[in-house]
Amino acid sequence: MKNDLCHYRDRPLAFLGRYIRRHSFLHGLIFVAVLGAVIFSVSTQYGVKLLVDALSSNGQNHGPWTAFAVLGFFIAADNLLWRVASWNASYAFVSVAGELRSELFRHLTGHAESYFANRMPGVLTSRITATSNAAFQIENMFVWNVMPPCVATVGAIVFLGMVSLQMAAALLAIAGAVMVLMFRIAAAGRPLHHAFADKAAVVDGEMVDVIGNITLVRAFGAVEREHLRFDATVDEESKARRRSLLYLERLRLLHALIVVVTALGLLAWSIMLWQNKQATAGDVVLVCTLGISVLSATRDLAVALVDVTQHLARLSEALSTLLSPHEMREPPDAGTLVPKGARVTFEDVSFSYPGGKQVFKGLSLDIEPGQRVGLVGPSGGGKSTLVALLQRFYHVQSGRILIDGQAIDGITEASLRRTIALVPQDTAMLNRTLMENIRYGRPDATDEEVWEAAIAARCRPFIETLPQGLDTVVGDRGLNLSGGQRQRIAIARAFLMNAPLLILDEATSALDTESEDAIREALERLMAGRTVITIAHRLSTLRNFDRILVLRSGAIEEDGAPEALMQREGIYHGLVNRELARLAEQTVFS
Ligand SMILES: Nc1ncnc2c1ncn2[C@@H]1O[C@H](COP(=O)(O)OP(=O)(O)OP(=O)(O)O)[C@@H](O)[C@H]1O
Repeated sequence: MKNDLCHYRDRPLAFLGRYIRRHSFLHGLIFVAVLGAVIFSVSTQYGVKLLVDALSSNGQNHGPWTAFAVLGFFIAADNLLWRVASWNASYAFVSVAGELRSELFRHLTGHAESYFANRMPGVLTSRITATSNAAFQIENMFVWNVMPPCVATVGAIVFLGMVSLQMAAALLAIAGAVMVLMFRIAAAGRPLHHAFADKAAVVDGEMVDVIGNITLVRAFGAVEREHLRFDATVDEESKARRRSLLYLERLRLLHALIVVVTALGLLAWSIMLWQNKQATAGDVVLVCTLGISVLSATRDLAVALVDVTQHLARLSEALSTLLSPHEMREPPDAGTLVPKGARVTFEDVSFSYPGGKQVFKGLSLDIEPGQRVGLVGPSGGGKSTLVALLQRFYHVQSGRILIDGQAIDGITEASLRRTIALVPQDTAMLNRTLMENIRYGRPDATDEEVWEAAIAARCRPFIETLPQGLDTVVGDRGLNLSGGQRQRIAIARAFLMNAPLLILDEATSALDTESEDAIREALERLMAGRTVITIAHRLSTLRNFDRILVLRSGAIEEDGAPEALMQREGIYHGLVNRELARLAEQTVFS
């Protein structure tokens, strides 16, 4: 199920068919009901002809009442069958749109970090919504707007054939020619509809980007600038939408002219037949009503086909972005990682970012179980990359990364994630309750276990001051909490996970002393008995560590215990002295 959606990347109709097949019975029922409804609807007009003929033969016999009964049956069947179709459509079409949306979301979340880094979240989410809406519209348009005129045209031509074969043949030829013409013109407008779909997605993306970064926007006094930029984006979208709509209007105008000329021609023809006694009054009524309904049907059909084309364009455009293959594929025979203390080994690892420069060349490293390792070094040295590779966010080009002797490339995603607990630099939180956020580390944890983890992470003091305690909703990205509180929640989450390997990306922002102390104490407890890799921004936190790795330009320049590195007077020594000097300066000024 995971990756097979990619096959549909360039096949929007097949993609839709995948979901329609899952509800084939309901779709079949809708199809039959619409078919029947349209046939009865066309027959209604034939019933009117019967009634007119019966009435114009002076009503001597039961003719009018027979025609009434027939007409009544047609009207009832027509109306009831439509309801059968639309009732079932409320189940079938809604299910298709919902399932499709869920599976696209599932596929989207399977992409690697790099995929998201290069795309705006708003654009992606609006594409999923657009795809689901397009699928819903295509189904609706096909059943309510494409199929009925097609069936009605065939039915009308059959009935017209009863009045005059030449007239039926002429109508068939005209209706066919109009359809082909309309469709060709409609299809030629596809790039315009594509362009509109693109621009609409950009508008959504811009909005999400600005709202998501509103603090930044305000801080730099850029609100007005963003308004102007947004106006320009909306203007682009409006122009694209107008071009798309006007194209459709030109098509409709052309069609209207054809309908007027043809309907009047047919009517005049049938009146001439009536004058020559070759047609009854009922026949003239039939030609008039059927002729106009067939020609209007071709307009509805042409417009519906244009709409379907437009929706298909939107669908295919969205699928081509959303259904790109996952960058990180789990091997089919992936084994389960069974951690035994969490020894981490890098064996001759070389890595470049996709399309980027090389970060590591032949990096080798062995971290013993239970060892606490601090990664330090200048910005861009490769600390975050090393940690990202260990979490398998990217594939290495050569060499291997192993946890407890098992290469991470050959293990399941789930077992890898269970082995590694992460306390990130920017504590990410979902806009849910504290309880749910902490439980994210282990969904099956009981409320008591969540509380224990919260207490261990020194969260109790502030949770007790919150009106709803652990049931407090944290706000968008946890913004209702302070930075220090968010970090402690992240520590609680890691506690609950109880993974043998811990990755800490130390926060750069300074916290007040009380928060700092609470976090340091919580981390001390969390680190006990685990292998720890920390990206350290403040070297003071590394005093109790077993080992420091100094990374510069992707190479390990220094490797040893903190005291040993201090004595060597190398890079680490320099960094510590610089930090001490900075701290001393701060003390003087404060
Ligand atoms: N997603 C990416 N795509 C391409 N290149 C990247 C990407 N992320 C990092 N790099 C590059 O890889 C190199 C190593 O970056 P990395 O983020 O690992 O360094 P770092 O030591 O963690 O730096 P910092 O302390 O500033 O976080 C840098 O030259 C950086 O520009």
